[in-house]
Amino acid sequence: MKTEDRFVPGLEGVIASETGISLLDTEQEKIIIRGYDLIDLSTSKTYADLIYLLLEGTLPSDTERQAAEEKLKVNYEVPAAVMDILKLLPKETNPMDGQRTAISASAGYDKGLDDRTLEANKSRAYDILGQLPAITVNSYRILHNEEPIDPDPALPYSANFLYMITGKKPTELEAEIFDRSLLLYSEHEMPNSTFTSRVIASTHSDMYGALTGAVASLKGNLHGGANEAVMYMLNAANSVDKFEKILWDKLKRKEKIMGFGHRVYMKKMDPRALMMKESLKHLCDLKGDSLLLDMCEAGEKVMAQEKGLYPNLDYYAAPVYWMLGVPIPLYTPIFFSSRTAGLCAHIIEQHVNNRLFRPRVKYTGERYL
Ligand SMILES: CC(=O)SCCNC(=O)CCNC(=O)[C@H](O)C(C)(C)COP(=O)(O)OP(=O)(O)OC[C@H]1O[C@@H](n2cnc3c(N)ncnc32)[C@H](O)[C@@H]1OP(=O)(O)O
Ligand SMILES: O=C([O-])CC(=O)C(=O)O
Repeated sequence: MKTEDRFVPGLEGVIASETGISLLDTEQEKIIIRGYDLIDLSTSKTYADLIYLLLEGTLPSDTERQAAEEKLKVNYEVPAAVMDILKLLPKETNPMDGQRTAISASAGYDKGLDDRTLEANKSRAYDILGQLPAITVNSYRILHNEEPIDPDPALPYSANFLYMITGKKPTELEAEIFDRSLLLYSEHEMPNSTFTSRVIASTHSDMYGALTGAVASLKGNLHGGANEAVMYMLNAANSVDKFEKILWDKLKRKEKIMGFGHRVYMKKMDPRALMMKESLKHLCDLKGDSLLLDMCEAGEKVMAQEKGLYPNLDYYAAPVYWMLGVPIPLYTPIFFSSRTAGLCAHIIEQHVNNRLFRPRVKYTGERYL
């Protein structure tokens, strides 16, 4: 077969890597993470457990989880100079770009940057994950002329993250729902951002560079950026009738509706979205206001009838974050922060078992020879 005959636009269905990290098993409708079903894990484990599972390969004992949380906490502090760089950025800077800049700048503070051994990479992953709540929240705060907020090490990792976002100590239920969202976002096989990070890592480039590329990938609204777009749409509607009309009008104009469709879950709802929908129900019941849930369910019906398309995780994560008091421009940076656990596992795996990514092209230009 000639190289150009093997061209698959968007690499749809192409196997790009061997991995022991995760698989979307479309036949059994399971998201398998290191042998476990992500949805089962989301009902019994925490995001800290997932960090451990992704980086160490097994589920932690209680002592191991506590030790992992400690490793994250000792790295809560971000170098002051990195924060100073964020202060120099124009206030119009998107928080994803702030996050990308901070991760990129952090490379210079890693004294062992050239050490890509398994142990050095794992330790680096805990360092970066530890710093991410402060990087994420404070890049947003600095760009909004707010003073940076300090982490509270007395709180568990995700409760502290939510505390830093809202400035209020979360209730147990709020912390649990936020933790579950991080867990569900933590890893998802080979999306564009993971592929990007593996391509970069395959040149023996470092973890910061690979993550920097992945933030840029995740920012786009065909990927992580969709969660923010969903919330802007829900807010613009603010009623079931208007939301339906917005969707119909967009469909008439042949526009894509953010939060629907998926390269892998084509004819089924993303199982993670179902879990987030449960969380939304909880929050709506608690508040005694079901408007967001009613709008989302009406949107689901319109899209199933008109396009045969179903929600992805971003569709239900957006209203959940809204009800938890998270500012919309932080939705995608939060997605990236949680995904960093999976991304680091992929970067490490790529470094351990590497083959340079270097595909070929189907040439459509002229030939003057
Ligand atoms: C957590 C995540 O990152 S999940 C992804 C988040 N992104 C979004 O929600 C953005 C909206 N969704 C989309 O753009 C797409 O569904 C993607 C990019 C996620 C996957 O799409 P692809 O596999 O590339 O499929 P593609 O974009 O080619 O769509 C196939 C068909 O379905 C339609 N379609 C797919 N998604 C949508 C949508 N959200 N709204 C309307 N139509 C859609 C396309 O217009 C196309 O129709 P056509 O064949 O009549 O032209
Ligand atoms: O798998 C994908 O292509 C996108 C996605 O849902 C994710 O990254 O969580």
